[in-house]
Amino acid sequence: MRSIRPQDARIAGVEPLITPADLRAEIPASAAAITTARQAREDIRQVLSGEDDRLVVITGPCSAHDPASALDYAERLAALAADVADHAVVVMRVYVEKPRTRLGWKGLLTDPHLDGSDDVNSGLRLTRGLMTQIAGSGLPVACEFLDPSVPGYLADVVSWGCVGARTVQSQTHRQFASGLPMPIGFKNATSGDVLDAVDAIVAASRPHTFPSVTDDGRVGLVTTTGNPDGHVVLRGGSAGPNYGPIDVAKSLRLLGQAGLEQRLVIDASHGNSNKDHRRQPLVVGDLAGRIGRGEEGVAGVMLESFLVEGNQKLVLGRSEQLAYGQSVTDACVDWSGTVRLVERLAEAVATRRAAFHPQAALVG
Ligand SMILES: O=C[C@H](O)[C@H](O)COP(=O)(O)O
Ligand SMILES: C=C(OP(=O)(O)O)C(=O)O
Repeated sequence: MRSIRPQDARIAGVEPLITPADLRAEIPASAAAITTARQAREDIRQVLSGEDDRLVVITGPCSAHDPASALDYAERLAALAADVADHAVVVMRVYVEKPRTRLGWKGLLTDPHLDGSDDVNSGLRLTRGLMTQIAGSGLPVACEFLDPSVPGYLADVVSWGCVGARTVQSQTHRQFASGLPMPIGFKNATSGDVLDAVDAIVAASRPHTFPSVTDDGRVGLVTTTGNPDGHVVLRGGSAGPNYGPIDVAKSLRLLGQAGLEQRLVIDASHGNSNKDHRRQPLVVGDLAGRIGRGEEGVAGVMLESFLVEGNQKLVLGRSEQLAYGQSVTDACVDWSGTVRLVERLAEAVATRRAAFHPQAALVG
């Protein structure tokens, strides 16, 4: 019998993984994709700093489980984004890594065949193909970065990144965020604690040195310069929603006390809608009214949206039974609802501009 090394007692197997450099060579980003990613990062930065009075709107499925429906959504969203471009910087959620509360399908990148086979090499190819195509069409891409070795495969085409509620306290995530080239939203913790996100922004804004995987798939000691574009994403939590004016003011105060820009993004889904997609329009309606009346501090809004409303249960290995364009993770608003919500947010910016910056409203 082959002897097992003591450190491998619970390792069932190790397979080769494509390197970031090889994946980029295999699926290169077009010049258009790189330009889209860069331009949108800059637009988002300017909205976050208040130099640009538009709203960032991050919308798309809870998880992109099927490239065809994600591309269908992207094509519709690109047209909507162009319609509202004077008032909103629209970015598509192309979420391929799903953090689970306990267990569940972990996203297209990990399990692209939706059958539990966890063919990560194919997942990376599918994901990069999808993201390069969407960014190449002119629509900026957003995603959550979950596994610390993944950003190297995708970061060149991503305009907005997120560290989620389940990892916001993680030093590992704060460290890699400090070296990413795009603005990073840090969600409040699932408990509702916003200080965790503020701590993460401060930590990620500084340089760090840490072991990591290099572009050619080796290990290396990476030193970052710090990411100055971290910001809070309020997503509600176990204590309830936190999109209301009192919670927002409290969070802005925390940011001010830490010497940070007092502007943030609000996620209309998750704990802010108690994971009930039918509540997202209520959240957006409330925010739009407040933005139109000149409430300060809200720089962006996130929606969970897909082609068909609600969600459906994924049975691993039975993906042929899935309805087209409906979420297999959290419930989403449907496409027509999405159009209404994005337009409502754009109108709120127009109302605010007309009331508080009438000269800009004439130009816009
Ligand atoms: O956004 C998606 C989910 O809320 C997150 O991945 C957690 O999902 P779960 O609680 O169903 O595991
Ligand atoms: C997992 C997500 O969010 P959160 O970290 O807020 O639960 C998400 O946005 O897909």
